Amino acid sequence: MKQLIIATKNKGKAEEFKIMFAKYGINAISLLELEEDIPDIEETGSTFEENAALKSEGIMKLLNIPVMADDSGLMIDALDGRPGIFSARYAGEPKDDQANIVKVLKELENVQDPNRTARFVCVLSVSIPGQPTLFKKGSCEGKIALAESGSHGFGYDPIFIPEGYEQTMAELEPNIKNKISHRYHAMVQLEEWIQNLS
Ligand SMILES: O=c1[nH]c(=O)c2ncn([C@@H]3O[C@H](COP(=O)(O)OP(=O)(O)OP(=O)(O)O)[C@@H](O)[C@H]3O)c2[nH]1
Ligand SMILES: [Mg+2]
Repeated sequence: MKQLIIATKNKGKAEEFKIMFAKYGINAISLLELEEDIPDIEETGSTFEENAALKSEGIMKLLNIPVMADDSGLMIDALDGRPGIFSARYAGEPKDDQANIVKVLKELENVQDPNRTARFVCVLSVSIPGQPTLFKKGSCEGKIALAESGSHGFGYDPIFIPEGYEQTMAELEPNIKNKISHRYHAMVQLEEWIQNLS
């Protein structure tokens, strides 16, 4: 089976990539599965693209094989696009999905329905030794729920209601999330590259 290293230590992302790449006959292997201890890469960039490149290029240089990375986040209009690139650690260190949700709901306490619009954004970067890094971006429009609900997915899924649905992303079955998510929309644009992967 063909394989591709995904430069992520996020279990939720890793599971979604496993499923999405399996359709192309590719085993997507996250850093959580590697035998060697891979150091954490500091995400010091100021855009999703810069942070994705830091991850895919950093791990590509370490292993000398093709590597894909995902930098993603939630952009809330009423918060001027926050948490954005700071989504993973919005409530501070260490990374805590539940604390992040509590912080967002608190910040939106006085914001009513038509103004709770938001989108998930995902930038995928592919780094191959000797080649310039390739970028693809996807997004998923929606709004922030009044309270959290659902147990699927990860991150902010329990408070994100995708456009066209009444339930949160965490209430939807994973196979639905994987057909509408920001990650899916970025992946679709990589289809040709994925099919040519040797
Ligand atoms: O509800 C969610 N559903 C999603 O589908 C999703 N995708 C991203 N996010 C949020 O954005 C951060 C990414 O930050 P991020 O790209 O730096 O990833 P990360 O630090 O978690 O792992 P790594 O890939 O860097 O190792 C994550 O932690 C989450 O808080 C999501 N939340
Ligand atoms: Mg990260």
